[in-house]
Amino acid sequence: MEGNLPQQQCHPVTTAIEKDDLVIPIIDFGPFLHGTPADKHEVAMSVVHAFKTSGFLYLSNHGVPPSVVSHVFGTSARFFARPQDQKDSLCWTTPQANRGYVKTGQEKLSTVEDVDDDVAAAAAESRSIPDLKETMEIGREGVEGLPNRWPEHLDAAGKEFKAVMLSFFEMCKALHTEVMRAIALGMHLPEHYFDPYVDAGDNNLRLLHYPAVDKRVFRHNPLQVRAGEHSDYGSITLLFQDGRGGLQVRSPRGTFVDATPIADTVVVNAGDLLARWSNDTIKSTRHRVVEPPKVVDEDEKDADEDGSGVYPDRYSIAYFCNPNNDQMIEAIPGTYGEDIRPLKYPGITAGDYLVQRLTATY
Ligand SMILES: O=C(O)CCC(=O)C(=O)O
Ligand SMILES: [Fe+2]
Repeated sequence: MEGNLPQQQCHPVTTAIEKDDLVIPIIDFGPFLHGTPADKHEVAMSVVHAFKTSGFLYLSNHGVPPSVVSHVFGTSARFFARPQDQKDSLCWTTPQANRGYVKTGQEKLSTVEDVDDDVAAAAAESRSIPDLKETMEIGREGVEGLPNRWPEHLDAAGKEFKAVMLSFFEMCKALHTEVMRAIALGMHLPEHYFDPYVDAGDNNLRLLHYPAVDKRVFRHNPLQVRAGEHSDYGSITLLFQDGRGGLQVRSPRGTFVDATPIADTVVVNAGDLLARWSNDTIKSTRHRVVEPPKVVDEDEKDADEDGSGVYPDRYSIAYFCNPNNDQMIEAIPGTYGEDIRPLKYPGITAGDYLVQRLTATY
């Protein structure tokens, strides 16, 4: 009897989100990091399946300890609590550097590329409304001429900030490498195929703070969001969210579906450069951050009904991973060919691609 069942192809995964044809799994990454070759293979197949279908997944047992993540969140919150003039003194300057503090309204996330007319129209309209967020961008340390904008000269907490973020940057870099190994195996390539493409760590750690906001702001302006609809640019993004909620992912039906926070997981999504690299076999899915979903909590309900109340601050941490700046990105072997699909894009260096995209955004 059992012998007639199709063989299990994928590592057993739990479905975290399933709505409007959008399915986002939770994948236990432990067996990839510590398991047998067969375990690794199963996880790798699940990872690639998720990237090819929704473009999003949650990873559990990803190797970044929860205590570290919570310390980074605390350090981030203390940074954003600094006086505005201190933060302004560390401001972001150019797309080439992409380092420093970005105050509310500076980044225009909603872009109008590659989407149908309705989406483009909505994006264009919402472009005039600034995102309700501030960010701190941290790039690879030690790149000549592109210093990070550390607050280390300000005080002891500024020095601590630098140490905490540098160490977290390296942990996330290691996780990026492992996820790329899973992608390699899942695409029938040697496990270390992407290592030379990502070993420089030309990544970007973005701390995000969405300030507390009066609920009426959203009620009075239906187009107001915390972060406008967009896709990410690079290979993959590792997204750590607090428990507030508000992240939404665009479904194949065009609706936005809540990507509910799940404790101790990291949300991983594919970016535009990985989609291009995979000859569009992997999806870079659009997403946004809106007001937190309605809670059924009685106190909240009362506050809602008389029109008062605020949504509390939300913090998140996005680690945008990229191939090495100088790497030529050409379609991954096995993603094109006469009998499969035509090659869609010419080669481009990762650095040129990202600067082009960032230039259009700021
Ligand atoms: O804050 C979040 O949850 C998402 C942020 C995001 O998508 C981005 O900064 O690209
Ligand atoms: Fe994003």
